[in-house]
Amino acid sequence: MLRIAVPNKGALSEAAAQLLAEAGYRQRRTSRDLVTVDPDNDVEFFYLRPRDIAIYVGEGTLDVGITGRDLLLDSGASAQEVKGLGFGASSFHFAAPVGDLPSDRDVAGRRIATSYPGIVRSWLSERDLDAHVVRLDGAVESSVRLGVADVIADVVETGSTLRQAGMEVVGEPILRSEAVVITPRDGDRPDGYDVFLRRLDGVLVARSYVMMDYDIRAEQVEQAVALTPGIESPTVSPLHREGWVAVRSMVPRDTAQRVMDELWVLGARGTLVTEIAACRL
Ligand SMILES: Nc1ncnc2c1ncn2[C@@H]1O[C@H](COP(=O)(O)OP(=O)(O)OP(=O)(O)O)[C@@H](O)[C@H]1O
Ligand SMILES: O=P(O)(O)OC[C@H]1O[C@H](OP(=O)(O)OP(=O)(O)O)[C@H](O)[C@@H]1O
Ligand SMILES: [Mg+2]
Repeated sequence: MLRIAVPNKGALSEAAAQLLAEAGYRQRRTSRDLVTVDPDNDVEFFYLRPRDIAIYVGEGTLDVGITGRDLLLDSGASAQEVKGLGFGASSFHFAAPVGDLPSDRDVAGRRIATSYPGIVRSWLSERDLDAHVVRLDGAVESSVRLGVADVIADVVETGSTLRQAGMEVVGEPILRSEAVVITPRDGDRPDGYDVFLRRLDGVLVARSYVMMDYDIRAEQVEQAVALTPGIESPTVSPLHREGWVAVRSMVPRDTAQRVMDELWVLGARGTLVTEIAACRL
């Protein structure tokens, strides 16, 4: 049975459960359930703190996990990222009270508060810099005002927490993160692993593409399919109306409106866009 670690709370848990449900897996009934067995798919889900997931997977106790890239790197666990999942996006930054710190290298010699000491220490040692790292569990933005640190290194999503604290990011992002699938660094692929990844891929593709259908004069079809090349190749079928064809193709969701505008100019009519519920490519 494939053993999979899933975030039990926090920023990643809801989206992870949603992804797994869309991939056809049974999910826990209440947020207090620790384990869910899905016998139909021969999979067992363990609901764990996202910060701990890389540890379990790195030890090989669990076969696969969903966690944040930043949490994986911070843990130093012997686990590897195999796939980005496109949710839980954030960046990790140094920040200081507005106007306090000209550049990120000026963190040298200061007290840096963070919940991610592993990432901060690696950043410092890669640059041969030294600083005092103060590990805090959360609400890191308050640490400077309260006098335990001069600078922070923290997750920034919208930036509103920093603004509220009168702080600004300093330098380039230390790291860009999102939710990722992780596996042990060494070891064989367990039974069911390939199917699991294929199912997740199916959901991610279904989310990022739409299905587009339109009718166009046969003379224009080459120009039209250049706009909608699909993933393999578009389907072109004859229409009852003489000289016209119907085209069906997958189109990246975020380009769909622009593609429809361009197809209209080419003379396409009856363009319909529909959701893809699931797919295997
Ligand atoms: N606004 C956000 N705040 C915190 N983490 C976020 C945010 N957006 C995305 N993430 C990502 O979520 C993961 C952290 O999840 P985690 O559950 O540990 O934090 P949390 O949501 O702050 O929960 P808690 O503070 O209750 O521990 C990291 O990978 C982080 O990059
Ligand atoms: O850029 P923003 O959209 O404001 O989001 C980033 C903030 O959200 C998280 O805190 P969280 O709410 O998890 O509280 P915590 O610090 O207690 O973990 C994170 O640690 C930042 O403080
Ligand atoms: Mg938090």
